[in-house]
Amino acid sequence: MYISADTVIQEAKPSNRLERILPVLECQPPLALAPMVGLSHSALRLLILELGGVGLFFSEMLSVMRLPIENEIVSPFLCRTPEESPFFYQIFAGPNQDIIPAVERLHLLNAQGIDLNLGCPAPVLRKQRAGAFMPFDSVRTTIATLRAATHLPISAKIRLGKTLDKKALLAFCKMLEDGGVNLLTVHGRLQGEKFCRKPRWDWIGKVKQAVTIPVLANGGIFSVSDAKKCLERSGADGLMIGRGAVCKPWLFAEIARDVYHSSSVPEINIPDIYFRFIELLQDRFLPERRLGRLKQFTHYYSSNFLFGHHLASGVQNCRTLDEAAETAMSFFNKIQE
Ligand SMILES: Cc1cc2nc3c(=O)[nH]c(=O)nc-3n(C[C@H](O)[C@H](O)[C@H](O)COP(=O)(O)O)c2cc1C
Repeated sequence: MYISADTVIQEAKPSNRLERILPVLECQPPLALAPMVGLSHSALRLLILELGGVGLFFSEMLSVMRLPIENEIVSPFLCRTPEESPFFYQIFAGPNQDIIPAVERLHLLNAQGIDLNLGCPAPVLRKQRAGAFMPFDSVRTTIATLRAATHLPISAKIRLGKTLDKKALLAFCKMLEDGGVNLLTVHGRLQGEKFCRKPRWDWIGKVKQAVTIPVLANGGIFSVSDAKKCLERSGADGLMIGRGAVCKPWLFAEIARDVYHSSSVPEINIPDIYFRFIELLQDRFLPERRLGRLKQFTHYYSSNFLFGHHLASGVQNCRTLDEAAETAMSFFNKIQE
């Protein structure tokens, strides 16, 4: 999948055109790690990179108000190594929030793209009228401001809308495309739908047919078979995977091998991968930032075991990272007995 910067050339302000080197991202294989608060951080990205198969990263959502003042050396939201590329930072903004300082910061952070969160229905976004709650006209204005402020590819991540309404959904997507968005990710659920509901991959297909920019399909991909079905039903250009990649950080490698014939899968040892993740947390984060992230990861990773809830609750009750590692070790020893 190529995320072309052609549209950027047409849309950028004339004064900026010549000064900017326009990047053309080659995202191969077209498999992206989803933005997930508390999960899509440097340690998980490095773990996934070691296992292979991933083509594109998205940060967890970042407030445009906080971004300019975050310290990228210690901030768990911003810290990132050069290998974690290509990399889109995801931002969210309310209608009256100034996005320019955040965009300038992302240029300094060597972003390869900027993603606007237009799909998240979390209460914290409702208050700010951001994410899924951003009014149509504010979305249009924000995209225009973003387009004028950056030479980088812009992507948008959406859900299917408040209700199933094909006309409204396609009008929204066309507005994004016409406004200069270069890549669209569609999470195949309605705004109010919980994750337990099956995603509507066929509805992602309706969007794919209506726009000319690349579309990533998102939602409910936990296996190679899910990936194949989703691609078949949506006709999408690629996939964005969230929880499935936390449960199985090697899932990208499996999909890359079986669908895109572009990668091999290393030997998978589930306990070793868990301890490698702990090492990466230690490498990447300040001590006080590690345990919470391990607990969140374990919540999903424990699904690899029949009695994984013992691992999840055991780690949940730990007060230190060492205690959590010991708890995990005794769980792994027990299941091997
Ligand atoms: C813990 C968690 C945090 C999330 N945070 C974000 C976020 O910051 N931005 C966003 O656009 N979506 C966020 N999402 C939604 C995911 O990006 C994705 O759309 C959703 O999980 C469905 O994909 P999946 O079935 O592959 O997990 C989050 C999901 C989870 C489970």
